[in-house]
Amino acid sequence: MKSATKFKVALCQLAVGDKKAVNIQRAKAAIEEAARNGANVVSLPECWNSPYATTSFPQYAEEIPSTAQVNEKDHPSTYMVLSLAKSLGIYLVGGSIPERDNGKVYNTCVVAGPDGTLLTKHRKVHLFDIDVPGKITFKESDTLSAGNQVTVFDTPWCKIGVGICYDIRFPELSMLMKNAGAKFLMFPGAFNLTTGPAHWELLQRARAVDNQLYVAATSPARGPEGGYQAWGHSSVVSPWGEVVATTEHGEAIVYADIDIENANEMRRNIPTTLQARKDIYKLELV
Ligand SMILES: NC(=O)CC(=O)C(=O)O
Repeated sequence: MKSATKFKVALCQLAVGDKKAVNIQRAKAAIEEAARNGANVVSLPECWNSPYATTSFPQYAEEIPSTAQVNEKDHPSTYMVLSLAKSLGIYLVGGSIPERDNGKVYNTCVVAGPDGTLLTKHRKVHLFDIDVPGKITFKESDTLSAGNQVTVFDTPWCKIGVGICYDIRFPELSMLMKNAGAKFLMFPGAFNLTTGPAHWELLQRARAVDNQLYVAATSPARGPEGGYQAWGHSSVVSPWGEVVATTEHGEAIVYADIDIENANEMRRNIPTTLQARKDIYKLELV
């Protein structure tokens, strides 16, 4: 562990196939490599145990019970995330997996602490329902239900907020995470070949600058022909809006040294939070 404001983050850009057990083993190997290379906080991509397809979500879904109830047979993905976080002593932002609960399926990120407890989970709040004619049509709501919570968790260095993919397009959610104290936002995500080149980096830089914090987004690697084609380009953006680490579309682990003092300095130097005109507008949680 580094100083009070400094730590290393690793984003695992994983190839994802149709065999869940293989996906779990591949994720495990990448997390182990990231920890060996000194990462304190490791992230997996959106939908790392299942193909990103509405028909696959119900098929690959697992329940995500509380820490004490998690077992390898019924909850293999969450079991791997919790047990590895513990054996490696890291914070693990477990990308997302399809979660089954009470007859519904959610797109859910499990966050594990270094003691192996499930610190929190984030259910994708904004479902990816879009239609760009001739380019991409996707309707998560065909098989998924939306979450309804803002998710922020504590680490020794700062509070970290979690959103999933399409959540990054809604500035209010990031602002609420910032208002809850976050200085780092992590978005497992899987943009595509239409929206990726246009918006992936732009949205990360926008959320970083307008909230004066670090942003990281972790994508799957580009998949085989025929399935959903992820944009890749997992990256970390500083509070100043600079891309401090990134990659192309193949399998990779992206590392960045984070210093939360950079967010503090940005907030002191350009004090937009203090200057916000709360007398004419305000953001509130309903
Ligand atoms: N896959 C998503 O949730 C979002 C996405 O690809 C986009 O917003 O573009």
